[in-house]
Amino acid sequence: MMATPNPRQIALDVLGAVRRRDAYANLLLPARLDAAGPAGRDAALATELVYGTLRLLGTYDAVLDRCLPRPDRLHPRVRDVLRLGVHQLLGMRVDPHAAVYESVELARRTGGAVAARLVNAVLRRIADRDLESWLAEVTPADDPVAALGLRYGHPRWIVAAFADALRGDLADVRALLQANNTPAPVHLAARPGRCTVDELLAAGARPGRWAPTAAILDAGAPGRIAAVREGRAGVQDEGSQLVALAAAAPAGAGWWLDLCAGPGGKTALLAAEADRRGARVLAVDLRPHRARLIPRDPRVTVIVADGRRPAWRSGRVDRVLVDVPCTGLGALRRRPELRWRRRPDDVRSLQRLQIELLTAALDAVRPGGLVGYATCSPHPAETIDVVHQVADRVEVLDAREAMVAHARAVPPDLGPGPFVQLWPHRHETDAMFFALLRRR
Ligand SMILES: C[S@@+](CC[C@H](N)C(=O)[O-])C[C@H]1O[C@@H](n2cnc3c(N)ncnc32)[C@H](O)[C@@H]1O
Repeated sequence: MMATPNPRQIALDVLGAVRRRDAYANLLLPARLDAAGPAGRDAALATELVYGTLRLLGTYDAVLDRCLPRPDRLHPRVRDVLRLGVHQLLGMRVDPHAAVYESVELARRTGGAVAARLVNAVLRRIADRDLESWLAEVTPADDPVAALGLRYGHPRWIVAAFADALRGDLADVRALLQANNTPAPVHLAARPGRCTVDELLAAGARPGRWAPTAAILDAGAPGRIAAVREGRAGVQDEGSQLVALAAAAPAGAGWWLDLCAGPGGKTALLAAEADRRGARVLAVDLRPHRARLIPRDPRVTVIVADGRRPAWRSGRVDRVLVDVPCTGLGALRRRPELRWRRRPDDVRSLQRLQIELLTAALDAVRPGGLVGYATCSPHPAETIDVVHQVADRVEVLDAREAMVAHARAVPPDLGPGPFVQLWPHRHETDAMFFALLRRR
């Protein structure tokens, strides 16, 4: 008889892969669960262990470092066992005896008797107090930004960037961090002319809130829906759908350029709008494997190219969408480990690339034509600071008008303009930023 897969062992393996080879938990865990076969409560336990531990990783490490004699000497795999144990003790309602016992057994299989003894001693010490008491111990005095980060499991520099974007309103930041820790349902986009939202509703989804193309799938794999399997609908956050639709409005016929197009979620919506207006789309991506994922469409020409070295004549296209590579800090709901993987240095190097790509987009568009600049990060260095770099070349339009023109319902609290910043805690979308610029 095959042994029943142990959810704690699966969680430990996934944490190890995330740490060692930068695996994405949201891709690896479902694959492991499918392959290993636990279902129901065991699958739910493995999922909570992985996502819950990854979200609060920095906080759990701070607690562990208080309890370890030599934190720097700890084997990384044993640290993972301890992190899972701390999450069961401080973040879940697992009986402390069971949490310690199961962790010690995991440690024994991972690192032998020495590891088991260490895990036993450390977790017993941690089990003596609750999360509030440990937070009080590890939180620096007079640093409300760090305190929010420790309570909701975000690095301090990221909380500071969110606070900047939210004008220093820490109650708002708290709501955002909580939303980032709330699992997001799968959002689907019905590709106009190929699928309707009604077809997705009939397959078990519910309507999206804002985009006329959106449906939300609360349970089950999207691949079980025929329209998704056939490429007539795609998995795409509703905020991304709003951005793609806003980038197409109001555009004329001629060529539209999608400068960072792979894997093509926005291209597919642009193509449908282009079809209505007799326009064509040139979809560009630097990476061949990303370009290959762009859905085939008679209106779309796909090329692999560096958007900064144009393969097209400058000043000719009617419209450009530049959905730049970014830190992804707007999608932390869907990628719990990303907050610990990103570094402040990433922001600086990505900002350089973002400015170059936005400049190339402006070179490509005809005078008077429009460029939509989008990022899935609300970090001001990747949003308004980038747009300010090209301020002398553009007239900044009110992006809220373009977004509202295509929305099924008008999203509230789009901010003072002229840019749009969507937020998980306000709109239940990823934190997409969108600016609409007219080349002078
Ligand atoms: C945020 S993703 C785009 C997502 C896409 N618009 C969608 O909706 O599916 C950014 C893309 O930019 C591409 N990229 C990075 N550097 C680039 C460059 N110099 N030129 C063109 N594409 C680039 C990446 O390969 C990545 O696919």
